[in-house]
Formats: sequence, structure tokens, C-alpha cells
Amino acid sequence: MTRPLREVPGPPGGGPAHPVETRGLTKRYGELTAVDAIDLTVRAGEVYGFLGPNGAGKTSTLRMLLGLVRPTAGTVRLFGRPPDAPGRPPVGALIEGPAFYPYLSGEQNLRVLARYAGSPPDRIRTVLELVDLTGRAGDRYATYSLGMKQRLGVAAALLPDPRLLILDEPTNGLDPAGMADMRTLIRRLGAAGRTVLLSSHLLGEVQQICDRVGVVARGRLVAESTVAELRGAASLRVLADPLDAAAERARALLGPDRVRVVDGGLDLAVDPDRAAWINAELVGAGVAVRELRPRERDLEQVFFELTGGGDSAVPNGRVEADDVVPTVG
Ligand SMILES: Nc1ncnc2c1ncn2[C@@H]1O[C@H](COP(=O)(O)OP(=O)(O)OP(=O)(O)O)[C@@H](O)[C@H]1O
Repeated sequence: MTRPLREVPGPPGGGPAHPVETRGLTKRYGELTAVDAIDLTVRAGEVYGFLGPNGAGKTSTLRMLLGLVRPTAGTVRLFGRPPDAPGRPPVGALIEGPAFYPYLSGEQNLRVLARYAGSPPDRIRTVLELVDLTGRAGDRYATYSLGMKQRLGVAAALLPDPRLLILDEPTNGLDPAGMADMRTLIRRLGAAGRTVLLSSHLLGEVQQICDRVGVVARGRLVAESTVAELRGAASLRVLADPLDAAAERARALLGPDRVRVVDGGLDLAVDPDRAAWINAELVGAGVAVRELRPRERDLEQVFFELTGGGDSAVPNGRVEADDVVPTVG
């Protein structure tokens, strides 16, 4: 069944349209629903992380945003217009490793692309500086490290001076130093007022770079929020004596569902801003409070819960899907 197309409304208050808005965006490949009715909103000036395990539908979504793949259903708007609309603000993308000539230098490669795209020649110096490749611009592409190749790809995406930059797994395959360079670069590009949308399957990476995150699992957007919201801080850890009396008083105050006895202390499902009140109440009940601190949820656990537990998260934050469940819409 095909969803009816819905118009994407502008932001509340009628301001300028968001850089990216999709509504009901869907892509099916035969029986497989790779992207399942995704409503994505990327706001101006933010670095947005599109996070999900391999095969979750990230690349398919980004390709639809860029008009490289036709959606099965739903709408895409970039700055309020369809992806192929003439006259919309420029968008830069690094979605599959760009094809560079190995025997040309980085600068020569950019020159070829700039000529093809109609970018002014003086833009080449600027983008080389932006990605920190000025010193190696004259060296042949074939001699570049993977990280430098990837940064040259970003430089190419920056040629049209885009207001929106879309990067598909920009740190994929890079060594730790290359990843760190890429993170620094993305943060710098984001800080310059550009909107950046990047996809990743690395939790730790998105956490370090992004203002907001959309979590995608099996083609569905299962959460969209800031990293802090996603993780939540709605829990207080309390160490107190005697523990039984503390638990009893806490249950009376908060209700039994909000109190768990874990590892010789209490986990209270309560806003950490209420710590002083909890402390006063426990002390008033004759309990000695040794420690009282906010406890953040472990982001990996959150991710595991959101993605339905069918995906495995390993300690470095790498998340792999063991399968993609085909759904028929
Ligand atoms: N052209 C295609 N034809 C058939 N199936 C496809 C096609 N492109 C993608 N798929 C399938 O759609 C699902 C989503 O793929 P997609 O590449 O969008 O996911 P992803 O989240 O970007 O993962 P990865 O990081 O592994 O590329 C996968 O099961 C993939 O095999």
C-alpha cells in the first residue's frame, strides 16, 4: 500500500524553510522496505547525525534527499523545495567515495571538478584550506592517506559553497587519527553556520560531533533528539544507611515503580534537580545519606533498546545489524 503524499509544512512561525524535511519518505526494493515512512527534520546551522546500524537505510535515505534515487512514497524538501528544483541554495554531498584521478594532484582534481560544476577557480584554494590540505595540494592523489582522500572528497563537496553538506559515513574506514581529523573538520564546518547532515553507525562519533541525532533502525526513524535527551538524566543514584529505610521512604515519596535497589544503593527515577528535596526527606526519616548524584543512562543501552535489541552493540560503540527484517507497507 502506498502512503498518500503529504506536503511538508514550513517551520512554525513561517520562518525560512528547514534545510531538510522529509515526510513519509519510503523506499522499497522489491519486497524489502529499506526506508519506512521517515519524517526527518534538519534545522539550519545544526550538525545532525543520522545514526543506525549497517543496512538500516541511511544511504538510501541520503540518496533520496539528493534526488539520486526516486522515493517509493513520501516527500523530500531541501530549503522548502524538491531536490531537483532549480534555484534552491547549493547542497554539497559526499555519498560514495568520489572518483578522483590517481595521477593528478589533489588541486588538479578539484580544478577538473570545479570546471565541470562551474565553481570559480579561486574557490579551490579556499576549500583546500578548509579541509587542511593546502600543504599537500600539489601531491598526486595516489600518494594520499585514506583520511586525506576523504578530506579531499569533503573539499569537492564544498566547491559550490553549500549551505547544506550531506556526508555519508565520513569516517568509515579511517584510522583513529584520520577519524579525529574528520571530526574536527566537521565541527569546524558546522561552527561556520553551515548545516551538516552526516550518517554513521558509530555511536561515539555522533555523540562527539552532533547537535541532534536521528536514530534509524530497519528503515524506521525510532528517535530524534539531542544526544543529552536521548541519553536522558532522569535518574538519581543514592547511597544511604540503612538502605531498607531509605528505600521505604523513597517509595512513599515517589511511588514504588520509581525506586529500584541496585548494587547496594537506590536508583530513583526522578529529575536530578530534585536531589536536595530527596536528601532532606531521607535525612528527615532518620536515614544517613552518603552519596546522591545524577546518573545518566548509558547511550549504548539506549541505542540497543531503540533499535529493538536485534542489533548488537560492541564496546567501542560500533553497531552492526545482524539482519534487516523486510516489512511490507
Ligand atoms: N539498489 C538496491 N537494491 C536492492 N536492495 C538495496 C539497494 N540498495 C540498498 N538495498 C538494501 O536496502 C537496505 C538498506 O540499505 P542502505 O545502504 O540504505 O543502508 P545503510 O544504513 O546505509 O547501511 P550501510 O551503511 O551498510 O550502507 C539494505 O538491506 C540493502 O541491502
